[in-house]
Amino acid sequence: MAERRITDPFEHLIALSSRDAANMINAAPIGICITNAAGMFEMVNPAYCEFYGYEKEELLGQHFTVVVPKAYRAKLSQLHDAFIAGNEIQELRQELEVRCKNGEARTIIAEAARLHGDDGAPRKVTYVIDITSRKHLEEQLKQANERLDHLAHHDELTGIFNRRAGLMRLEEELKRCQRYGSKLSVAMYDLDSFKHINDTYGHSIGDDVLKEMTQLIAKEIRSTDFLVRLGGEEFLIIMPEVEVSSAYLATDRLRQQAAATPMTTHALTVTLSAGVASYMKTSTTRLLDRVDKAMYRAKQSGRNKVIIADDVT
Ligand SMILES: Nc1nc2c(ncn2[C@@H]2O[C@H](COP(=O)(O)OP(=O)(O)OP(=O)(O)O)[C@@H](O)[C@H]2O)c(=O)[nH]1
Repeated sequence: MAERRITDPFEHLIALSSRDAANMINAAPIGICITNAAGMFEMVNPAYCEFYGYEKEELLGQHFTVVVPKAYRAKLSQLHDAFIAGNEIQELRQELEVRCKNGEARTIIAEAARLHGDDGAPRKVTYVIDITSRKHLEEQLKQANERLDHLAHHDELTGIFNRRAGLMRLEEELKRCQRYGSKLSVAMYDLDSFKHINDTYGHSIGDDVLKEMTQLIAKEIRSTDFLVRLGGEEFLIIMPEVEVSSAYLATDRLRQQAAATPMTTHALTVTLSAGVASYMKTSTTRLLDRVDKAMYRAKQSGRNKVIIADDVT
C-alpha cells in the first residue's frame, strides 16, 4: 500500500510530535514499559529489553511477572491490578527485586503512573532504574559498620566484651541498683603465673589458654551474667541480681573447674585467683577498686583462691 502524504500542517505537527515521543522513549537510558489492565506488556523500550536480557518480541504480550521472582509474583500481580483499578491520580514508587532472563537477580526502583489510551482503557507505565550496584555497596557498608561496631565492643582474641563495653555495662547495672535497689555482684579474676606459660610454651599457647579458659567460664556462667576481658589475663564477671555469698560460691566453682581442666595441646593446669564484691552504694571505680584489692589478696595468699571484698575492706 502506498504511504499517505501528510499535507495538513496540523496533522504534520502531530506526526512530528509522536515521532519525537517515540524517539525519546527508544533512546531513554532507563527501562520503560507499558502494561495493560491484564498485566500484559504492550510496549517495552530498548533499555528495558537490554536490562532484562530479553528481545522485545519475547516480552510483548507476556505477563509482566515473567521478570518477577516466583515468590513475589502473586503479590505484585495483585498490586498491579489494584493500581490499574485505582481512581485517584496516583503514582507508585517501589524498590523491587527482579529476575533477568539469565536468572540474575537485580534490584530496581520502579516508578509507575496510570495512563488512559485513546480507547479509554487504563494502562500502567513503569520506569525502571537499576540500583543493584548501589544496593551491593550499601550492604557492604552495613556489614563493615557491623564489623566495626563488633570490634569496638568485643575483644578480638576471646570474642567477649572488651574493657570499654564491660565498664559501660557495669555503669548501667550500677544505675539500676541505685534506682531500683537491685542487687549486683562482680568477680574479677586473673590467671596465675601466666607469664610463665608464655615464657615456657610461647605466646601462641598463651593465647590458646586465654581462649580455652574464656570458653570454659562463658559456658558455666548464667545467661544473665556478662563476661568481660579487662586486659591481658584479667577478666570481670558482672552478675546482676546476685548476693555476694552466691557470687562467691559461683566463682569458687569456676576456680575449681578451671584448675581441673587441662588446657591446650600441652594439657596444662592453669589456675586463677579471684576477688568478689557486691554493690554497696558506691561508684563504679570504688566497686572495681574493692574487687581488685580482694583479687590481689587472693594472689598474695598463695593463688588459686577466691576472696570476698567485704572481708578485706
Ligand atoms: N599470650 C598472651 N599473653 C598475654 C596477653 N596479654 C597479656 N599477656 C601476658 O600476660 C603476662 C602477665 O604476666 P604478669 O602480669 O606478670 O602476671 P602472671 O605471670 O600471671 O603472675 P600472677 O598474676 O602474679 O600470677 C605477661 O607476660 C603479658 O605479656 C595476650 O593476649 N596473649
